[in-house]
Amino acid sequence: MPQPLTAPPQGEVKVGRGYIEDSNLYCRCLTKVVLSFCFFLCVCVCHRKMAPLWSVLLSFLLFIIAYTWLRRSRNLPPGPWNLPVIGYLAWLNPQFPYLTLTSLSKKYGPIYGLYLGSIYTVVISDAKLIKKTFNKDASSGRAPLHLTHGIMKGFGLICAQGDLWKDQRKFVHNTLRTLGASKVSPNRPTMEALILHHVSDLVQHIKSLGESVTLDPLDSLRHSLGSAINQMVFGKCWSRDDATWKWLQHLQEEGTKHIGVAGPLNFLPLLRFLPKSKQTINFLTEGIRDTHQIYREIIEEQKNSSNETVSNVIQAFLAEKEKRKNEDSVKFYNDQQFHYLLADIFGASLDTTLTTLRWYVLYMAVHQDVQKKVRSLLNDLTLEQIAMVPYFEATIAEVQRIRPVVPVGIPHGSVEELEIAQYKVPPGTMIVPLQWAVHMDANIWDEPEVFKPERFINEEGKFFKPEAFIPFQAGKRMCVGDELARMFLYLFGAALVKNFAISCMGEVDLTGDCGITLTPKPHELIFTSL
Ligand code: HEM
Repeated sequence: MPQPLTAPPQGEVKVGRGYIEDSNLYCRCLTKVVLSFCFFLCVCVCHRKMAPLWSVLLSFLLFIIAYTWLRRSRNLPPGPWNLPVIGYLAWLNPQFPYLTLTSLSKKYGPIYGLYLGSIYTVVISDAKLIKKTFNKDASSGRAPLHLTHGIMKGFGLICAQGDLWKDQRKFVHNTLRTLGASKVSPNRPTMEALILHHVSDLVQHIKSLGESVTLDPLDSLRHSLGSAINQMVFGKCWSRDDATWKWLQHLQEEGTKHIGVAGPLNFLPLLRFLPKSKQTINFLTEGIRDTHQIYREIIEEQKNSSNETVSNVIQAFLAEKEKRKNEDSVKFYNDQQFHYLLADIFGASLDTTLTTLRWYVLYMAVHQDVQKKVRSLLNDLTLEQIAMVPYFEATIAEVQRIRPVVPVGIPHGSVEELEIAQYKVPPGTMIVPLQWAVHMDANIWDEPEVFKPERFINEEGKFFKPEAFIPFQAGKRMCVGDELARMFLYLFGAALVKNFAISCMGEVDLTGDCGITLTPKPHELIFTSL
């Protein structure tokens, strides 16, 4: 009989100390110990024969030569100097880490290496190289972080690796197609109708607040978008004031902040013993426990529903489990995996799409000329036809380029030695696809810091996507919900521009706040009904 999964799915990934404990890591530690010993030895020897200052300088020089030689002999990518224990963390801009990493890519080129705490990290800022690297099985793991391996335990889809990831990725891909979130799905009209129901609810809600209303659209957007996602994932949605829904939203919002705060914990395992860090970890683990309890209840409701066809993710998972009951792979369909997967799909869709929509509305408010042009192009069209309007598609793409939701990218981890460009990258390395550097590369994009939707329109007037446009990343782990995300963005974005003249209240700060995602700073906009 197949056994349910109770241990982390990847045997070789040990959880608990926040990093992969493989032979390669021991090798690296050994190298550091040997180098430190040489340094100490040099200081002692020189000290006996020379003046103290000269002895220290000479020893330091010898140390640099030995370090460089060792690095070259292992054929690692170039990169900056790192301090022991903390690596390059001390120089990272805490508010905007992607800016520091981007300036390093200008200095060291499209691939460089550095240490973030104890984790060796390779940063890639060339779209072609990212795609080539992420198409290899060896880079299909997740970064060896305490968050992915320690807190999420390698379950779900976002943090999964190996066979579990392969199986669940296929399952989620097929489920999204079955539910209509794919260009080729016969059920696409059903998914469009589901989303449009919540789009119309959003429009009615804002209109009900007044002819011309000033508000931060965050709460209204989160409720309507979240309801569409709830319907798709859980087969139910809650009213605006429902306590469970309010709590789930609170958890999502705070959880994202805490994950941002937990950043250093990923790299400096010892920090986990500080009281403040313990608080953060407790918030995350208790949040996971309580959410899973809610999921248990919803799953029971779905089990009792008389629905014959699969119309949400819960039903799809239950049906798949039943289908595989005599196969070994049923081990991937245990309760723990079920709960983590539901949380992943809910979280991955809501946070990213909501943030992109918020940026979209804000950019439309700032660029009145673009907003008017979009409105005039969409006015006579039904919402189902809007995705065919190249200029509208271009405005969405330009927002995703200029304000990528994850400017540092979602890192991968190498599961075995990997060749990237002419370099050898050891297993257990974190690989960062630096979206910000790619989207802001002045060699590719003309005036990258300027909002110009036209750059996504080709000479024939059609929408086109340059290779360097990677908001969903690329390769084998590329966002599995990209088509669903586009459906959400087009339907919600178009309805807002068609129904309201959106404008700013004075100066707007477009820099944003960077936690795990880059979100707009709190802002109020004026929505005037049309
Ligand atoms: C504008 C909206 C979205 C953006 C910008 C976005 C972006 C991303 C990125 C950058 C990744 C990491 C890919 C990698 O590791 O190489 C990712 C993964 C993922 N996304 Fe999205 N996403 C969006 C919407 C969605 C939606 C609507 C879903 C719903 C199903 C979704 C589900 C996922 C999942 C499950 C993963 C993990 C895939 C894996 O590890 O194999 N995303 N997304």
